[in-house]
Amino acid sequence: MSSPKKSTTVPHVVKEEVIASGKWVKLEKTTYIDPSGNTRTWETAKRTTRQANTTADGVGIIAILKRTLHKDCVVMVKQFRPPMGCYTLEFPAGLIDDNESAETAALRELKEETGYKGEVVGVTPVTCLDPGLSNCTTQIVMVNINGDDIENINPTQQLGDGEFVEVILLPLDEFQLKIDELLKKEKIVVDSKVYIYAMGMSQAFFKPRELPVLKQ
Ligand SMILES: Nc1nc(=O)[nH]c2c1ncn2[C@H]1C[C@H](O)[C@@H](COP(=O)(O)OP(=O)(O)O)O1
Repeated sequence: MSSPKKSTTVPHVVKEEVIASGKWVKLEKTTYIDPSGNTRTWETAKRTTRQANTTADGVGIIAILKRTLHKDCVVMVKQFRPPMGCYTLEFPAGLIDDNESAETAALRELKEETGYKGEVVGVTPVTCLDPGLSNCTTQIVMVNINGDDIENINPTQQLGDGEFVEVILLPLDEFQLKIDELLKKEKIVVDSKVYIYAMGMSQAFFKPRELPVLKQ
């Protein structure tokens, strides 16, 4: 097996030219120097809405609804997504406003899309979403919801014009199974962040006695 060519150059972008621009999205030609020192180009999609004073384009919210005598549930949203041409199953999410922190944006978007009032318990660093296509970034915010709180008994969404969001509660301890059942029943595409979280949860709930070596 041949060893990979040693890189001698720090790759970097040298030029960004706008090819086409709309209200929300633009297409750019990115000229960059690759690790071998060669000049190359890339087609890059960017949001036009990115603010100078925000950390990421948007937030995704992993919101856990905790209620007495109920299983903990993940608060999910189902909506028709025009770029996909179908319904999707996603975490609640939205763009961060100018001068807004990820935490504040998460609680605002959660309230708007689901009606629930939550409390932030964690936040990720800035993460990329589809780096081969776009510079879009998100921060995932972990939120707990006290479902026994009077404000969360009958949550009321605050949806804007053109927003149609269905809230779906899925039990955390059977998250992957419930998603799989939903996908079998309906023509719906699940967000990759959601499914990866579900697989992680399945591993976390994995019972040691299910190890083949321990089965009788
Ligand atoms: N790419 C987009 N095209 C549009 O025509 N409109 C768009 C795009 N991205 C966002 N929006 C609009 C739709 C909403 O009115 C606002 C805010 O969206 P937000 O709720 O923050 O984010 P999502 O839930 O991820 O749509 O922007």
